[in-house]
Amino acid sequence: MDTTTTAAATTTDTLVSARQLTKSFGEFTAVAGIDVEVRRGEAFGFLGANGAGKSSTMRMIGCVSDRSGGDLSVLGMDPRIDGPAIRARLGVVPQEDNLDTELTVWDNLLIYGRYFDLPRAAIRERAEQLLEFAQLTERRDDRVDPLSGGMKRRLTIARALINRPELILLDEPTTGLDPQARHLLWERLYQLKREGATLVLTTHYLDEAEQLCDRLVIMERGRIVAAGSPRQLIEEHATREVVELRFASPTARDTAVDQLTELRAGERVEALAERILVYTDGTDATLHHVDGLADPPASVLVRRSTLEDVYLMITGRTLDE
Ligand SMILES: Nc1ncnc2c1ncn2[C@@H]1O[C@H](COP(=O)(O)OP(=O)(O)OP(=O)(O)O)[C@@H](O)[C@H]1O
Repeated sequence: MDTTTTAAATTTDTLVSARQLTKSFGEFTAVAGIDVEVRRGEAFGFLGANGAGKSSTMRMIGCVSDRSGGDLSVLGMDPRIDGPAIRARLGVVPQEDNLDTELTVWDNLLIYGRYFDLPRAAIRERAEQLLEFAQLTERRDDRVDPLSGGMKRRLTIARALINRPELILLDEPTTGLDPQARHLLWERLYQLKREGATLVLTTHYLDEAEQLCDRLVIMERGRIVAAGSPRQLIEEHATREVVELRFASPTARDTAVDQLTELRAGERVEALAERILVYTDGTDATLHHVDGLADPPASVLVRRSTLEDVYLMITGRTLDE
């Protein structure tokens, strides 16, 4: 099924362009002059902790919040001047589902379609397709209220596609869902990608960013602190592999941190609450040092670096801290 046919082509392949984009609330600067460019057909992510400024940025791109400074162009237009025209071509999935829970699944789709001034027959045809896309055909006549969190989320996404948007904005699409529901939702987002949709999403899940995003920026306190594809970020900021060690006691862990640092057992030794990470480009040599520890670890795991490591390297924190 084609869920993403565009309503109208824009003249450029840059769908979002921000230069020194800023958002202030009184004295407080939530977005502190960021530069981003989203290209047609890619999945672009804003990754960061709560309060990093991701939603504020999304709201400016979605034309529901005016910028305080800088330049912003969405679908080749300025949100300040052409907000309604841009919004008509966007699909917006807000952080909180805002479905009409008293209505049925089907009516939620139909009523939303009417906001876009689409002919009724076209809305019905589109709604049928989207029910299937959201795997909710069998729940079509059920009220939304008792649906699971994952189903509500899929319906919110389906609804956002009713106008065949050129650009889909998803603010934390899987927050609060259980692992199975998250995976099902990722499947739906992959499908949109395969069909050529342009996605902009925010997330504080590193695995989500790594799985879904072609390119992403890491935000910290309103600024972009790193940008690139997941692979580029890992190559640039982390080592090839990581040796993860767990210890029976905090004392054993602390002693090991000192010893491994002293021995230069890797490029970097990072002590977390319940594990040690040794970043290394020479795993064999690192493991040799681990073997020589006075108090051996309870477990040793060698793995490839991930975005979690990049985040830790850059910010000095894990995202769940
Ligand atoms: N309307 C507002 N008035 C005042 N401060 C705000 C407002 N909206 C957001 N902020 C502040 O701006 C900062 C960035 O918020 P924002 O929602 O953009 O972050 P976020 O990265 O999306 O985090 P979250 O995942 O919590 O939404 C936060 O410190 C927040 O308290």
